[in-house]
Amino acid sequence: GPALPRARSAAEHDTTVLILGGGVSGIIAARTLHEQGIDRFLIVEAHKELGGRMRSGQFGKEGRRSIIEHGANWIQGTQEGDGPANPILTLARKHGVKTAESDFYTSIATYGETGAEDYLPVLEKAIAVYTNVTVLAGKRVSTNQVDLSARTGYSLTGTKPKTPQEMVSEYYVFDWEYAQTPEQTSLIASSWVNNFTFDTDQGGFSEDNLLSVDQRGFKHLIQAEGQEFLKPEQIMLNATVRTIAHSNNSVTVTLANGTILSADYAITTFSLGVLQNDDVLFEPTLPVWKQEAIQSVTMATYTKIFLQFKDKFWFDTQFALYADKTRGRYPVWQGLDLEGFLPGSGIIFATVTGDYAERIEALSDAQVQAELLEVLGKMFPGTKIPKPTAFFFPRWFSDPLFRGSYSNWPAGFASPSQANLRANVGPRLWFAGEATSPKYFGFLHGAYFEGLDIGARVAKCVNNASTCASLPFTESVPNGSPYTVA
Ligand SMILES: Cc1cc2nc3c(=O)[nH]c(=O)nc-3n(C[C@H](O)[C@H](O)[C@H](O)COP(=O)(O)OP(=O)(O)OC[C@H]3O[C@@H](n4cnc5c(N)ncnc54)[C@H](O)[C@@H]3O)c2cc1C
Repeated sequence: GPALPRARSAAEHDTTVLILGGGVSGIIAARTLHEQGIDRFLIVEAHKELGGRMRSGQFGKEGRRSIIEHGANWIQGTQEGDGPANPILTLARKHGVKTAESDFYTSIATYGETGAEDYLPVLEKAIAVYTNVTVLAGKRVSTNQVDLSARTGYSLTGTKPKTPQEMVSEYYVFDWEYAQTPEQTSLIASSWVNNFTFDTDQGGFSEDNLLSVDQRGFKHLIQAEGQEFLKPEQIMLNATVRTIAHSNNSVTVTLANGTILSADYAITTFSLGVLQNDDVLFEPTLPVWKQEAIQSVTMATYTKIFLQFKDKFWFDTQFALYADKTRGRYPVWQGLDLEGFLPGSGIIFATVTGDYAERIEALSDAQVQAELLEVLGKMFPGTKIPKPTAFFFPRWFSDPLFRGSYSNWPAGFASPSQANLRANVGPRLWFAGEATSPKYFGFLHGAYFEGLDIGARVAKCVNNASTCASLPFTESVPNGSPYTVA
């Protein structure tokens, strides 16, 4: 690389690129540097292993344990014919990850507060209505109209869910994906990310979803990919970053244990939640345009709550809905004790999102377990619900390495804000991760493409200063038209 002044005698480690965070984005950024002939990089990761939000763990009573996914679980959008493939699918195939087809809309049972009841027609209507909402969003993009909330979009297409059955059906199609309510979500951004992933007419991969049931964990695909090129000296685990100082010439990172690392460039891949909560401090503080972009997006929470029982007493479908009077109260259930999934495991899990997910993180495990057993009692009124043999849920929202599960745009989405979230700050400090992805934020493939693109940009800077270019940013994001009073 270009010769740079090195005033970094205090640094214990000196490298060309510091990759901060060892999730999908960090590992793919590292691979991109490696492919460009740059092997002087160091991945700095707080956890004991690589993978980030691809995190799995043992679950179940002794002698009857399975690996379950605390975080990402699906390849969302796969491939249609020889159209574009989701790169996560490509990695899963390459590393032989075991998956099962997830039939969101065809393998589903429906329940209410008094047991099984058939409201599949209501669900079908919710699916059709959501398509109308995304079409409305697409029109607004092509005519350059202001963003609205997805709730406004629903209302304008003539839908106002009122009954528990209508609410849970809408929840399943909407909140279960974005991890927040339509009120909390941008109409344009949510439709955008949906279309680019699932709609082949918009360049999306496919409508299909594959669920990892691999007993090495879904993370195997990214860990195995890393193993193909990473050398031990390029990885620093159990290393928590506290401060990132940067100048026109270099970056200096200080770890929680006092270790100082220095480099020509840094790529931070920490979650939006980490950046929002000052878990990592920047010196000098980030410019106002960057702070505004970071604080303009929401870190949403998606929480899976796992139960294991001695005997299976529930549905034989992959999914079940539970319609409660309170919208978002333990609405979606998944059975894993199924052929092709984890047969014989005795595992079932519920998902909650958004504010409800934050709410349960503040409760004790015993309280949450009691609530779930009460709901199961309502879903299966003829069954005496036994005590589970195991119970667990991850607390993503309170975890200082994540502070939620993935990003979601509130109403008022503006492309310059998105560009600002992604832009480098000064010549040395770069940003990647699911949240910075313009087309696929929230998804594994978003994290992947950001690692690829930002890695390639930094590689240019390292290899040939004349091809090194900053990403565009807007100092002050303006309103579309001037505000007028009276
Ligand atoms: C519950 C849940 C379900 C999901 N389901 C899906 C799904 O089914 N399909 C899908 O496509 N996507 C899903 N996602 C989203 C997907 O997991 C993410 O988009 C993706 O993993 C993000 O990768 P990343 O590299 O951007 O960030 P991360 O994976 O968060 O990587 C960043 C790394 O930085 C580390 N770190 C944080 N702070 C510090 C610090 N101070 N010092 C050092 N290291 C630090 C973290 O430990 C982490 O390893 C889900 C996410 C969650 C949480």
